[in-house]
Amino acid sequence: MSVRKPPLPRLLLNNVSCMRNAQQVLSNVNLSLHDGGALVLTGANGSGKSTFLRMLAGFSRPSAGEILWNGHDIQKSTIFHQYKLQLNWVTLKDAITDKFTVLDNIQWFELLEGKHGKAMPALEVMGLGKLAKEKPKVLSMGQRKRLQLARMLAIDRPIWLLDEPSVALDDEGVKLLEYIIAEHRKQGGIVIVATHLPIEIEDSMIMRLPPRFPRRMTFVDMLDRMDIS
Ligand SMILES: Nc1ncnc2c1ncn2[C@@H]1O[C@H](COP(=O)(O)OP(=O)(O)OP(=O)(O)O)[C@@H](O)[C@H]1O
Repeated sequence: MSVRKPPLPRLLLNNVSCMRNAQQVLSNVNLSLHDGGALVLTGANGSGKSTFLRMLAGFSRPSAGEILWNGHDIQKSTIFHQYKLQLNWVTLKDAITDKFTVLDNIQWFELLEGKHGKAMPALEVMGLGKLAKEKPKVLSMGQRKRLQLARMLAIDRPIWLLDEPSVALDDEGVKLLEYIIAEHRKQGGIVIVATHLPIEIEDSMIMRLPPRFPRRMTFVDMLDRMDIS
């Protein structure tokens, strides 16, 4: 009888730690995510939620441990180039330009990706269809957030890293966000959300990061950083 190996997790964090500003922010995180999986990161201000997402996006390197995508370390440059094309990162900085129309703000990114045709349907889903030809300066904060989410839908990458995605959204907007997350997961997508606001994501893992209290760096910390043993 042949025994089938369980599939590799799409994303695996092995004992990952991360420093920021010379201080330990994340310690020994172990986590695995398969296709269709979801993780919700919660915790007080400054506990490290954004740092966690930055690390997954490759903007901060783990100070210890490894992040594996399909079993490969994302720090290797050949892997990182492929891995970053899997990511869609939504942050509080919306990267929306007022020079373009609402529609062009999505189509420009579609063009960069060599994709087309999903911008208008994505705007419709997010309730912005009637504003497609307007300039973003007429949008409210919540509508700008909807535009960001519409762009994420149109670009259509498998791993979503969402930093406070429901900020500025009204109740209907939050429901839409929950809906697009659920649909994305049905297609096998992975969603990681950092938030301090309530969000309903079925069968998601929840990781509550402990509060952090910044302190001055000591001489021992400096030696630690220099890895002198
Ligand atoms: N730009 C930065 N440069 C250096 N250190 C930073 C920077 N941003 C945050 N930090 C440090 O990293 C720690 C974790 O911050 P992070 O932004 O990851 O927390 P967070 O949980 O996302 O907070 P919030 O809920 O306020 O968004 C902070 O306590 C701070 O000390």
